[in-house]
Amino acid sequence: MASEKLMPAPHILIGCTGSVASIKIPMLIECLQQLNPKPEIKVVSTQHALHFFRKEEQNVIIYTDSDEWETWSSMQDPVLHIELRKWADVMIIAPLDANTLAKIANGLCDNLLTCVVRAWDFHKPLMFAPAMNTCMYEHPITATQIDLLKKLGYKEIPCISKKLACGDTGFGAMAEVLTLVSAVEQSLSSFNKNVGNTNL
Ligand SMILES: CC(C)(CO)[C@@H](O)C(=O)NCCC(=O)N/C=C\S
Repeated sequence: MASEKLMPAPHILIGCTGSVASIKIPMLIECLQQLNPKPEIKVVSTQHALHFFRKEEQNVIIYTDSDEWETWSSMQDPVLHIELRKWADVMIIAPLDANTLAKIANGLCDNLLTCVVRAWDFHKPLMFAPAMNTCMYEHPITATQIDLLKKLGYKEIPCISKKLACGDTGFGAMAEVLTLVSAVEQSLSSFNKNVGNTNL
């Protein structure tokens, strides 16, 4: 449809953290790139998440903590986490590990990813997909912190029960990639509608 060609590319920011579920990042990027209109995708990775995929093999920009300091050296220089919160139309943190869940629930911002979240514009959707071992997931603090994030306005994409990285089977596995993609697609449908209206 002609109008679809005119639709601007939605900006999707993926946040990934130190859960083994970050092995799914390459697949998540690939599936999101199939959306129509084709989105622009950037990734913000914590240091620990980098253990689980090959940063140099991805065909999108993967920002890490060092990029924050490499892009700023004097006043007036762009501040990366502020640039990213302005650039994004939607953010999905997948996987959200137990450590970063706790940081966000307490307003900690000690790396690029948590600084973007700490500066987030709540007019834009922010979704999170927890992923951790069942023993961590069942700790009462997990539900407390997830509930707090939902009260703040972030959208949970709940864990599922399946075989975990350690061989156990149980809750704590990250939602399937296709579930993540449809959640992003849904959040963008209102975005596309809004943008479409201004084009009229
Ligand atoms: C890793 C993956 C994506 C494989 O399908 C799935 O098991 C998952 O999300 N696991 C949650 C994280 C985990 O396992 N934690 C570590 C110790 S058990």
